[in-house]
Amino acid sequence: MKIVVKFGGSSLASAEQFKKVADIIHADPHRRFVVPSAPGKRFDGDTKVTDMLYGCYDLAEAGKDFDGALADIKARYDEIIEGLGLDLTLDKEFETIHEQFRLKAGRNYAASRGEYLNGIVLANYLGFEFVDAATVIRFDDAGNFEADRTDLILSSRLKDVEYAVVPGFYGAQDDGVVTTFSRGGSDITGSIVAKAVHADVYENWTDVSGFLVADPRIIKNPEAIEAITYKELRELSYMGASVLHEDAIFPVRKEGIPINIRNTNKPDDLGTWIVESTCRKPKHTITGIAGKKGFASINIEKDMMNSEIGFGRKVLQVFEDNNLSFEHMPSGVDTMTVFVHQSEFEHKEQQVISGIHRAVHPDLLDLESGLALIAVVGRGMRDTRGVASKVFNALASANINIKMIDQGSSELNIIIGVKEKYFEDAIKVIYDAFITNAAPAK
Ligand SMILES: Nc1ncnc2c1ncn2[C@@H]1O[C@H](COP(=O)(O)OP(=O)(O)O)[C@@H](O)[C@H]1O
Ligand SMILES: N[C@@H](CC(=O)OP(=O)(O)O)C(=O)O
Repeated sequence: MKIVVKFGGSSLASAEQFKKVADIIHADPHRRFVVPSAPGKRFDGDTKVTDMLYGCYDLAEAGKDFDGALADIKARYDEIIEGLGLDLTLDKEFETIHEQFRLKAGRNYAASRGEYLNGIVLANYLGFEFVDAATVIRFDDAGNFEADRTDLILSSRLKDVEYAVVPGFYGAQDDGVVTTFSRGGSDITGSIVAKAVHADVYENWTDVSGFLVADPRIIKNPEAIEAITYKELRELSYMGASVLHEDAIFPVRKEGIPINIRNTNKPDDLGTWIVESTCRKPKHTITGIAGKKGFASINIEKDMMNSEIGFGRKVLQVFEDNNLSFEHMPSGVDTMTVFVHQSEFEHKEQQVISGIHRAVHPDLLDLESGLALIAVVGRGMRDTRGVASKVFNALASANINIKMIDQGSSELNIIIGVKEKYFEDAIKVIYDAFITNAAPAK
């Protein structure tokens, strides 16, 4: 039995948190491979070490004095080392980092040091081997992750290792240039390590007792989900449920390794099981709700649009020509709407508008910004009638106007578009309709 454990920044923010982490690891000798993030926030309003590193490097890159900012980062680690009573100093590592910042080694290198240093401290504290992720996680020259090569290198490196710490979030190209995943990417490293060592379980330890039905910053004390499929989870994390990085599913999914989301502060809670498939009947019709703000829609109208063969393709070609991906595209007989990320679209909007005019000569074209998309996800929806009408009724009774509703053909999710100002309220009323006021299961 092999367990890979990833601890997020919130679990490693202070010496006190490190102690909880060590207790968890020592409680089960099968917890053999540990993937730490950089120290996160110790309290509301605190700054994650990764953000401190970005800020410090920006000063260095601008040719400004960064000594003070780097000293603040070192102080975070020294506080942890001292609190744990370790005979360890990071003086040498910080000298190297100072020199590399002066030489403008890059933002990725800068950000990666958070996990690198935390890995050294954690390995020392646990008495585990430290395996620098730069030696085992491979990126190509363009900065894309190389899954197959990494799997070969990592599995052979860890083959005869009993207990190891592999820092999350970064790796390197063949020439040694350090590269990172996107923010929250230590979750991906954990998944890659789990695949490479053929783990039985990938435990992802955080500061909540599992994947919750909705974002706890919007819903007070939401229920935790007992079991969720990879597919459902992918929909929810893509739509903003940030507890697990949206790409962390792929490596373990290939091997059918379950992920168990756990709470470092409440280690006895069972957390959430993320599995390929399950016979367990979901407790509610819906498994989870997630959403994101920051969308814009392009509404196109033209009489007889439906009979014009190639209309949709021509419209989408304009988005492709402008290197824009689209999020959703609901359509009616004479209308078609394309949802895009507002931040990507804004500076290209006029090219897109003129492109659509030239391509399909619409009767009317207008834009709407400041939209939010909400995903209501659940494998139980397929066998239940009236899910969409329940969503409609909940929103209508709260006077929330629905801009768009789109049900995927898998019947695994319903996407709803609303004005951003209704985002939080919309999630609350949907949560109440399906969870708080749910009829007891028969
Ligand atoms: N559906 C959800 N379930 C659980 N947590 C969620 C959900 N949506 C958003 N979150 C947020 O995700 C946070 C955990 O993710 P993250 O901050 O990346 O943790 P870590 O520091 O452990 O990596 C929670 O504290 C919570 O605020
Ligand atoms: N430290 C990196 C990577 C990471 O995964 O962190 P966390 O596990 O705290 O979300 C970040 O802040 O993005």
